[in-house]
Order: sequence, then structure tokens, then C-alpha cells
Amino acid sequence: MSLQANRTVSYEKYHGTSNDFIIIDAADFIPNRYSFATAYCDRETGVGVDLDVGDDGHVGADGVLFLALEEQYSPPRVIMTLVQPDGSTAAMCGNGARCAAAWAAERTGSDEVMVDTQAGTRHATVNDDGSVTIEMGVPAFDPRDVPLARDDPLVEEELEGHPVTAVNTGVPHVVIFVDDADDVDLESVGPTLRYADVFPEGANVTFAAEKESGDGFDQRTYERGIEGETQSCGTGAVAVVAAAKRLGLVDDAESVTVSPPGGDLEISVPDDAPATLRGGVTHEYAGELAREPPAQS
Ligand SMILES: N[C@H](CCC[C@H](N)C(=O)O)C(=O)O
Repeated sequence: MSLQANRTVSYEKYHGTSNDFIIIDAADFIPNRYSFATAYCDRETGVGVDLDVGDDGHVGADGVLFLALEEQYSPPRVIMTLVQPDGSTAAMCGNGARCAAAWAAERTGSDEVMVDTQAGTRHATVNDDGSVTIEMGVPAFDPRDVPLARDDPLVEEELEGHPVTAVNTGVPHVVIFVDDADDVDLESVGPTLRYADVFPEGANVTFAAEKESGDGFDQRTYERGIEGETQSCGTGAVAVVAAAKRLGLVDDAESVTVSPPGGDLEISVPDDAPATLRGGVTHEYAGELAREPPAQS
């Protein structure tokens, strides 16, 4: 292999309803995943800055997914590690796991994939329409699971002036129901709740509003580790439906549409089975990146 080839690594860029990720095959050694993610996720100078990324592409990313494919299993497995733009890792990422499943399906020809995450193994199915459905575990309100720095669940209680409900859907979320999600000044309210003392590991902050049509919820999420709003958040969408069910806002949580800015997600939170998340996945572009990104000025 030429010295030049050894200095670069191939990547694929995907998004799930515009929650976008750089995908690296974990078999390709990256000396410093922290500096790799913080450099290439940058929205101004990151991946794709030198490309015409097109209408469905984004410069930078919401994170890097390091994926280890184990295709000898049936269904094939993919071990997923998410490193976020601030260099932190997160145990789970619903949209990221859907992208990981699509990446593994393309490499194996299988339309079923087991995604191994730090929050557990999640069964994924690539549907005939190209969307991906993934199991999301059972949402947890127990303080020890969210986690919370208190002994009781946090359900529709006031925190920093907002009625909040805290739930773990693979990662911690705090959900607030409002009349109109577009009215929320997320960039200022987000950090206040994300760093509240009651969340020892922080939390993703999700505002939700019932649609006028009555057909589901609009969603906006301020994400831990991105330290800003994302266009979509899968664990957040599941958190909305789990909290809505807990608060009696939905009768039948078998299939609820949740609409972040990036596109519609279909959520189910049944009584006796794992939650599920379904939505589109798009392969944006691919290329080569320096394994060790240029030092950031
Ligand atoms: N966007 C992701 C959530 C990532 C969670 C991460 N921001 C954290 O918990 O630190 C999703 O689709 O579920």
C-alpha cells in the first residue's frame, strides 16, 4: 500500500432524516478518534467542505460512527461506536443505528441486521421502501436508569420553569410538551436543562407539541455532545411517545408520527415489547479523509 493511501481512510456519509453521520469501518485504524470527530464534524470546515455535497448533503456531521461488521453471523452484526462533535461518546443513537444497519445491509445483502451498541443489541430491518425500522429497547423512567440525582422519577414536574419528564431511551432525555415547538428559543433554553444538576450525566432536551391535525407530535431536540439543535433525533422521538403515553396524551402508542425538522419518524411504544423507530436513511456521499486531521487553528 502506498504511503499516501496509508495516510487516508475511506468514509461514507449518511443521514437519517437529516441527523447525519460520517461512517468509518472500524477495521481502519484511526489513531485519535476524539480529534478525528471534532475536526471532521465541524459544520464550517469539516467533511464535505471541499465537495459539492448536493441538496441532500451536509458539510460536517452530527457524529462519527465507527462500525465493526461481523458478517459471519446470521443475521449479520455491526458493533457501533458513536463519537460526537465534542469528542464525547453516547451509548445509543437511534438515527445513527438506522444508518449503521443500512450500511451493514448494503455490505452483506441482508435486510436484517443486529446493531450492537453500548445500550444493548438492537434488531434492525431494512424495509422494501428503503426505510429502516430498529428496536429501541424499553423506555425507562426509573431514576437509576435515566439517571437522576434523586430517588423519585421526574414526571411532569417543574424544572427551570418548564414542566419536564425524564426518560432513558438508550440515552437520557428530558421531554417538555408545549403548544408550539417553533416558539421555543432552544439555543438558550436547551443548555439550562441539558446541564441541570438533576441529570448527573446530562440530558438531551426534547420539546414536543401535539399537531393541530391530532396526528402525532412536532419535535425539536437540543443534543448533548453536539451542544446544539439537530434536525432529527431518534431516541428523542421515542422519548416523546414514551412520555406522552406516561402522561396520558396518547391512547394507542402502537404507531405515532413524530416530526422533527428533518423528516417524519414512526414510533411505537407497546406495553409488552421493545419500542420501535422507523424512518428514512440516505447515503449522501463518500470519499477519503486524512486519518490524522490537520491541527485545528
Ligand atoms: N441523535 C441521536 C441521539 C444521540 C444522543 C447523544 N446526543 C447523547 O445522548 O449524547 C438519535 O438519533 O437518537
